[in-house]
Amino acid sequence: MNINNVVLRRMQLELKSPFQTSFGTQQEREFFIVEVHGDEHVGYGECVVNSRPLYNEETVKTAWHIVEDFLIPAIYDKGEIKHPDEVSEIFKPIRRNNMAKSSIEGAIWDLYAKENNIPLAKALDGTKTQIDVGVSIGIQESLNDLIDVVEGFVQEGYKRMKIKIKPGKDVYMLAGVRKKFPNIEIMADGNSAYTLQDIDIFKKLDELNLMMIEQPLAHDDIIDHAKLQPEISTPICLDESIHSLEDAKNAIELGSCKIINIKIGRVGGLTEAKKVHDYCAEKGIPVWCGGMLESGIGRAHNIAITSLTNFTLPGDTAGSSRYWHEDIISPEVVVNNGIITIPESPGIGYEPVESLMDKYTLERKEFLRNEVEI
Ligand SMILES: O=C(O)CCC(=O)C1=CC=C[C@@H](O)[C@@H]1C(=O)O
Ligand SMILES: [Mg+2]
Repeated sequence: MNINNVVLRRMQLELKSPFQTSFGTQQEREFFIVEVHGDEHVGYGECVVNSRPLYNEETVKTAWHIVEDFLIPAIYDKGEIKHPDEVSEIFKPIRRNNMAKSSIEGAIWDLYAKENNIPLAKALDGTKTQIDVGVSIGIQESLNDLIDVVEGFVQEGYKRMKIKIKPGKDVYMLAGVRKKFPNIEIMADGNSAYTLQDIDIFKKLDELNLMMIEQPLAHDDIIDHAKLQPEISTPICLDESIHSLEDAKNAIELGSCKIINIKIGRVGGLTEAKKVHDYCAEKGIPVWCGGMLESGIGRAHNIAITSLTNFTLPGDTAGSSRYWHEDIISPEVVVNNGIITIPESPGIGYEPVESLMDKYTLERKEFLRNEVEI
């Protein structure tokens, strides 16, 4: 692959409705897109980072800085890249900054798949043709509001409801939803808002037949999760704690979780995500693909990785219309009865629409190969 130019676009989309988690409420989604221009094709990646360092330590500004000042020069310095698996090796000397790394690595995977005229899912060795889809529901003001939102998504056919919780908005809300919908798949996401002192809350949640409880304890913890897991029969799923294959190995070894949420950006890219997937498959740990309120471009990468066999649980890859009045890709991501059909066209399989990309771009910068200092 010859990479001749890299273009960064800082963009902002407005969510249809505010998204509330234990760390705040979001109405706008600021992010950036990376385009890598080859000889004939353009590969697209999304930096799924947030404006504020609340989910992880990166922000749109820090990630842009890392991509501009370190990652693009490192790619140009390498010369020709034959396979996208090389990218994580090139980035290895640079510590963490996983969402920054993942944005450019994802674009290179897309370019690779396009140059080889195969879907990204196939380039990743994915074999599924359809994937099951769940939806992530932010914290609602009241139980009635939550029941209404869940009802809407049940009607749309989503395969599982992930409900965000925080202290004061947990057992009562989930018990109410369970009572109203005795037979649907429900899970909770604590986004690190609890400690082991909250064991009584977990014991009560344990009675609600939940698929799993996601990241109940600290964002950087695997020790306390390992203490909590034997106390409840509901599987714990780790999200924030897993940044690499190494983290996944340690958590599984310690018994900190029975399920892992793989977010491509959080683990630093598709190559590492595949490694985490493969290791979990070997150990009998099911995985699913988490979302970061992506635009269609990031969503397309999530859909592609979910085609791998051990993504056995529905992911957060909801349809474009769940988030946006208009997405930036064509066609938009459509969910039918809780199922997305993996696209068969080369690369990510959804075409970014130039006019919509321009409409939502706040800042655009080009980095031509022969103009970047390496
Ligand atoms: O993209 C989606 O639909 C998933 C949204 C979601 O649950 C999350 C998005 C961003 C940060 C977190 O709050 C979070 C999560 O923890 O999985
Ligand atoms: Mg989560």
